[in-house]
Amino acid sequence: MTPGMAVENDSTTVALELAQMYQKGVKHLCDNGLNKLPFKYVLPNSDRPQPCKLPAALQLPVIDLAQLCGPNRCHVLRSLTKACEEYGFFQLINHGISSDVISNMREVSSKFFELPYEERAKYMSSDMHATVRYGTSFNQNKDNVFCWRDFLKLTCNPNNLQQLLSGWPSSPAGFKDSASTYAEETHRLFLCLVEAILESLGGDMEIEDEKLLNEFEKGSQLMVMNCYPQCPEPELTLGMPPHSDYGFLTLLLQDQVEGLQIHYQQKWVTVQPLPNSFVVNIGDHLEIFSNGRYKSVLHRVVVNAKKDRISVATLHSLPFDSTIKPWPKLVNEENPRLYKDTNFGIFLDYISSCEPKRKNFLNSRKIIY
Ligand SMILES: O=C(O)CCC(=O)C(=O)O
Ligand SMILES: [Fe+2]
Repeated sequence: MTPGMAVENDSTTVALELAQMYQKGVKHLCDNGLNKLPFKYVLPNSDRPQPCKLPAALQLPVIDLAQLCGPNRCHVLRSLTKACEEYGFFQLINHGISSDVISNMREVSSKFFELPYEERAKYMSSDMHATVRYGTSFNQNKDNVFCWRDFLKLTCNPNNLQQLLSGWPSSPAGFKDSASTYAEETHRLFLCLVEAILESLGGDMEIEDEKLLNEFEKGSQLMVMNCYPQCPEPELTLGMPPHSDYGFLTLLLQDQVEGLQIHYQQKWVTVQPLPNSFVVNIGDHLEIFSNGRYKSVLHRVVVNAKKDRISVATLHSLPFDSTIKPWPKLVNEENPRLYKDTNFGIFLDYISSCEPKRKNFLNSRKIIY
């Protein structure tokens, strides 16, 4: 072997070892000590969060669920419509989920990410269909530059939650109990919200709409626990790249550490965490269902050098095999259908075949006249 070849072999081995290490996630990387951001996470200049002096902060519209379910429903429905049309995001207060359920969920999420790597790695899978999936970045099989984020995704469809539970992590103690209670409670909350959203779009509920609500009752639900450890050079990377969520609605529980930014009036603005609230956002399926009246909005996550951040998102939609299409009552001569039928299978095929970026899946479902 010539000396040149030896050097080449050495550098190939090093590159392979690094690639394997990055696959293990950012928590693992940080636990091994780090004071510089590895090149794998460095975004091109144009994709980095701008080094602004003070990020523009946004006070999202606040929807009070207790008021929505009371005599002020009409008034709150108008605010809800405005929030969905203008922002695609709102904060939900007085949501009725007890502080115990929420603090238990927060606790098991942070404890899960603190488990030794070997324990977390038991749930690693590159199969997009896996019902329990621990991983890193946005799509670690495809991303050229990695995001500063580890996640645990759990399918928690309400109609077979008990069966799904058997595959969930048994560590930390109480994980299954706390996470399944949280899944049930967020599902209940989603149903209240979806009923209000249907009302906001189509007026009085008819028999057909009751059927739709029944479909949502046995719909699909995915829980995503996100962990964004402190980052040595946060201005060079992102916790999550700009994306829209694919479901109907996402309910997001964030902690008091800022990080979520939404694309609002052509600018990235930070969502101020509001204690005891959920951030709710419109997903691609609702954009299709509403025939474009309510749009899914791009959002991303910035990271910071001082604090770890944990968030828990639940993505809710119709059952996995349902067809998502514009609501017939919203389509007429003046408002032609703007989206093709879609379903989860089409979405999974799409994300397995190309890098999901911004709203490109939704754009692929648009009808071009
Ligand atoms: O962590 C956050 O604030 C947002 C997470 C998110 O956008 C997602 O899980 O889809
Ligand atoms: Fe998201």
